[in-house]
Amino acid sequence: MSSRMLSETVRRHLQMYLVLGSVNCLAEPGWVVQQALAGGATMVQFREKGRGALTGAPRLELARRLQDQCRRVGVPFIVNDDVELALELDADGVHIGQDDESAASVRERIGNRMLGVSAHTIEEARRAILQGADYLGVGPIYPTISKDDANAVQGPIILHELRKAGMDVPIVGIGGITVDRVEEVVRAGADGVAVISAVTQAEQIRTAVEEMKKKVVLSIKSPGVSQKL
Ligand SMILES: Cc1ncc(COP(=O)(O)OP(=O)(O)O)c(N)n1
Ligand SMILES: Cc1nc(C(=O)O)sc1CCOP(=O)(O)O
Ligand SMILES: [Mg+2]
Repeated sequence: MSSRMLSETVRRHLQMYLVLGSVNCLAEPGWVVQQALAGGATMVQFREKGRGALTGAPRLELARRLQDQCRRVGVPFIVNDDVELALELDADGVHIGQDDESAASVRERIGNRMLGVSAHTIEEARRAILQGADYLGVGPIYPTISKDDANAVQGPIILHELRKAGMDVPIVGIGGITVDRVEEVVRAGADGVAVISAVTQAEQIRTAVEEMKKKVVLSIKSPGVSQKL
């Protein structure tokens, strides 16, 4: 992507955001991504971390392969944490957290590529926006099995609080989100859902993505309390 994207475009990319690495997958990651794309995933994040994660050449090879799959269908490919890798791949963006390089520094390094920043409080959210975040990842909304060092569970109320504080930035909820929880997350103020296990561990990946995305779209059309304020 060559120019800074409009937030409405970013919002659409956040609707059904798949986050994954090889350690999360029951099946071969390329197959998981292929099925998720077929089901309508709107963005993919390469997050190759945790016990047993690939390193070096195999990690780079997997990233290239998944990126290529996304490119073929015009779905943005985001790299988690690793700005070097994102630049080497010419990825569409980078996602960083509060313990990673600062958002301001990453923004300088990645130019107009998409920048996602994790935020857990209104203060973190404000700072991230000032430093150039295109979207916020907010969580964990529910208990998660996919991140050992996750913060305390926040509940959907954090999304409502961010909106109530006047934040109109694109926001994706993350952490323990399943198909049954999508509506609650979007109605609380998220533009979409970011998921690992609900997709990577699903028996029918394509169907799982289709169902979650459908719920996001329906919930956006019938907004909850936050959007009416
Ligand atoms: C969309 C999205 N939101 C939040 C995160 C978490 O980022 P971070 O806090 O840096 O933790 P790690 O993922 O790096 O372990 C994310 N990756 N994606
Ligand atoms: C990568 C990540 N970040 C989180 C945060 O709270 O910032 S929770 C999380 C893991 C999300 O995986 P699952 O959908 O399996 O719960
Ligand atoms: Mg990180």
